[in-house]
Amino acid sequence: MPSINERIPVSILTGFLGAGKSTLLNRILKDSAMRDAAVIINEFGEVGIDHMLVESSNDAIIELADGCLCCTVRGELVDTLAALVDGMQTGKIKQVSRVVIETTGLADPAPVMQSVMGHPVIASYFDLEGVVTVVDAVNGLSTLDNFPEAVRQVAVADRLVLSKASLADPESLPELLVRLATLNPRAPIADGDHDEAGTAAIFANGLYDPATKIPDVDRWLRDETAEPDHAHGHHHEHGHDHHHNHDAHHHDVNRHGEEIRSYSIVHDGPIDPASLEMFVDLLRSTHGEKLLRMKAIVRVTDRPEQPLVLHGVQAIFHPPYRLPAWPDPSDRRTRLVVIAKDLPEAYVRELFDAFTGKPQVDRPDRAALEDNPLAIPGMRL
Ligand SMILES: Nc1nc2c(ncn2[C@@H]2O[C@H](COP(=O)(O)OP(=O)(O)OP(=O)(O)O)[C@@H](O)[C@H]2O)c(=O)[nH]1
Repeated sequence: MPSINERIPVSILTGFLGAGKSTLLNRILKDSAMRDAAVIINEFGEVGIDHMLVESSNDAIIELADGCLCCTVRGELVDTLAALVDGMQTGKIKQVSRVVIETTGLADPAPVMQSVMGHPVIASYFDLEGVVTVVDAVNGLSTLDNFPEAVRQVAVADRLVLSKASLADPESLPELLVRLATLNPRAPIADGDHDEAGTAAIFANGLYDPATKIPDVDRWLRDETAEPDHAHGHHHEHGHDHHHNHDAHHHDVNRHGEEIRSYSIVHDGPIDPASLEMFVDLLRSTHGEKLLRMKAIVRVTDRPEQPLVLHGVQAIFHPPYRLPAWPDPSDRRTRLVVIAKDLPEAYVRELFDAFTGKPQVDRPDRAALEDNPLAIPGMRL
């Protein structure tokens, strides 16, 4: 029977919503040193989009959707790692050289790390080698001010990668760098625009050592050991039922504050690009500050076979791009995932329906919305 030759290094790739984790991972996966790596992607949102956007010839991409790795699907992570060991031992899976776990942008990395370091069986096969945290140079400072998850992600890192530096105001950069150095004096900061950031070497950080981090980090990790399941266990029932599993969603929300919600919209027919643009513009102009993340893969009327990919990260909307083809040709529906703070799902849904022409009784029509986007019942500012 084949056996596992040596302990497998595990790296955690984290960073706040939209910081650029998947973009960096896509670059790294092109490095031949990543050929035998297994990648575990976790996504916050009922409909998974990320796995469609990770371009890889690597078969070992495992998606843990519908729930956040640091809470609901944490048990699934342990199960996945255990299944990987089992597969290698029985010869069903070829020897994996390393594992990369991409967390959701809202993940608190401590419980994810604890799953690897604190589990007696998992820890005997895997070594936590490093935490790489992507920091968005444009939104970084305000994100650190507003989201404790982002602070923890930076504080636990072995290495920080600064993304989007070319988009950022150069005058704000020194302040961000000082902030990062205060939160994590030992982590080297790589410039994401440089080629070296996009290679497997970014994960070569030596064994994870909480002693090199600020004292809080050690405490966070110990907190996680003391109470491994938090108050909201039940991980195992949350499978891959993307559309109806609202229970998982509630657990996430508990951990991340009542006001942060993730919802998704799935739409069948092709969408007129001008309507799409208006929908996005209205959403952004009326509630941009509440929108933490929007990701969409859209079937548009012009070139419906080349889906349009949209990425909004807080107030910034990155230039949309086309994929050469649908990642899964059997499912060419538009999918939109929104993660927002204090923005009711009904508002976004109705705005979307108004622009995509889904007839609704007693709903504001598109013309009325263009005149007054706040005309949706229940949404007054
Ligand atoms: N200009 C520029 N854009 C970037 C860079 N990194 C990421 N982006 C863009 O930022 C958007 C979000 O990037 P993703 O890689 O999807 O971010 P993510 O952290 O994986 O997002 P979540 O999984 O939602 O948390 C995309 O439109 C990217 O093209 C960068 O270094 N420079």
